[in-house]
Amino acid sequence: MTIFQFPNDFKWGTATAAYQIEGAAKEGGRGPSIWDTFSHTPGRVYNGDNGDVACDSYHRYEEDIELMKELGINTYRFSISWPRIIPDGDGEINREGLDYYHRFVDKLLEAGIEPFCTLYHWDLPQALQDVGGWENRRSIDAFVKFSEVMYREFDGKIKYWLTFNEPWCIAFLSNVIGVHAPGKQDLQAALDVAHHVLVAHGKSVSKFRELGVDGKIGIAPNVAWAVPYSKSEEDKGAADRNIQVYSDWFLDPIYKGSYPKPLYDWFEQSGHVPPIQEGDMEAIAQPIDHIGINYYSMSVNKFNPNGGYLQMEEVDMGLTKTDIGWPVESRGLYDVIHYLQKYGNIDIYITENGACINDDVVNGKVNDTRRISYLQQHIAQIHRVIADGINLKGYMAWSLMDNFEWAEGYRMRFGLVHVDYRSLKRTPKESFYWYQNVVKNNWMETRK
Ligand SMILES: CCOCCOc1ccc(-c2cn(C[C@@H]3NC[C@@H](O)[C@H]3O)nn2)cc1
Repeated sequence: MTIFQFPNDFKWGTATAAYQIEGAAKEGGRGPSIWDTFSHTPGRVYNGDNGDVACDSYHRYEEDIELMKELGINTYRFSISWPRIIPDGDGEINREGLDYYHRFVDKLLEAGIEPFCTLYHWDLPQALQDVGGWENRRSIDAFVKFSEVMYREFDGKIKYWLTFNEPWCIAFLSNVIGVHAPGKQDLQAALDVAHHVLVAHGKSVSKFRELGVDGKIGIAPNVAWAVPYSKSEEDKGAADRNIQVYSDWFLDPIYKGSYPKPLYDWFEQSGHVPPIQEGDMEAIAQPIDHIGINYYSMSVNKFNPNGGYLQMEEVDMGLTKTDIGWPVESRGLYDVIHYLQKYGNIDIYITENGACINDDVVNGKVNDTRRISYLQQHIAQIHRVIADGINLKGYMAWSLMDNFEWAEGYRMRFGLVHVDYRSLKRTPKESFYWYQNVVKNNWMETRK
């Protein structure tokens, strides 16, 4: 048996996001977001699923917090629905929206659970999209205004902040691959969005510092780890581009004040460059306190001239896959965290890691042993990283409960808690009780 002991101050948590769990899409003064529009557009989301009700956490958050208390976690990562706070994006403030999050955060604090708040988890107010969304620099000031409202309102209650979740998804998944809102396939649009999100991040961090908020702030890139299919320069280049587009494209401007040259040159050769204006790179490069890392899987990459904007294809190496089709390979988590040490021994939180395992309730139980196996492998890698002296400060499993998995709708389940979407009944899965034990002990044991 092997025991993996974690530091005394290690943060154990779970993560969710507003549009994926809240529901109450037209309640409490909330305005529409791009995901309301996208999910109600035929063909965009599996089965025509949408976030109108989701897990109904807007009304059931006290029940959710009881589940968190039972799980024993000390940290909970959630996101703010911008259109609940400023329904048209940069106009009037909706007091009812702020009051909802005060009730929620107060309940978390009462339960002894640290709020870990993501300001932007993809639900841009539709009114801003109507005038270009993140392609329009107006969204930069709109985001800074929204974040300032939140900083002033929750200073003293929320001490851990993230500006943006998964900027690669916001920019490239949503504007080149096109499977997330607003669903464009335009590389220049993606570079514009990525740049404006970065400027908005930097200006919001400056506002956070200017207000003297009692807390720490960062950003949460989802990171890819990839290895080349062969030793050829072409395959190596493909793997490098895949890694860089998720992490370096965003972290180089923040930590180094410039875009990564290899990938910048790659995009430039096709006539596309970020729309940099005077002062932008300085605005982006504000010092931050931590980064959140979202890791799910890694890939083996081959050069393919017809392989999209990176001319890259992922090769199926026959590994075990989760039910969403992602290979289970935990060594990528270890490798990518070491890769990120080039930015210094920065404070890192695993703000998302989990498995899509679609087991259902049978005789009142969900025997999701494959999720337990996935979590065990990845938490073991976290222990290795800490043993290497890296400042890995916490782990938040994605997700507390099954929820709206974007274009996949409700068919893909990532939760430690099963949700019956007809009755909204929550059922802790076997993985919930396994994770509960890890959290309680602050160590994990494996059979061998
Ligand atoms: C036809 C090509 O199709 C490409 C699809 O490409 C992707 C890539 C990545 C994802 C993805 C989804 N998640 C989980 C979420 N992270 C944030 C949280 O909200 C979770 O729900 N992470 N990455 C989806 C789709």
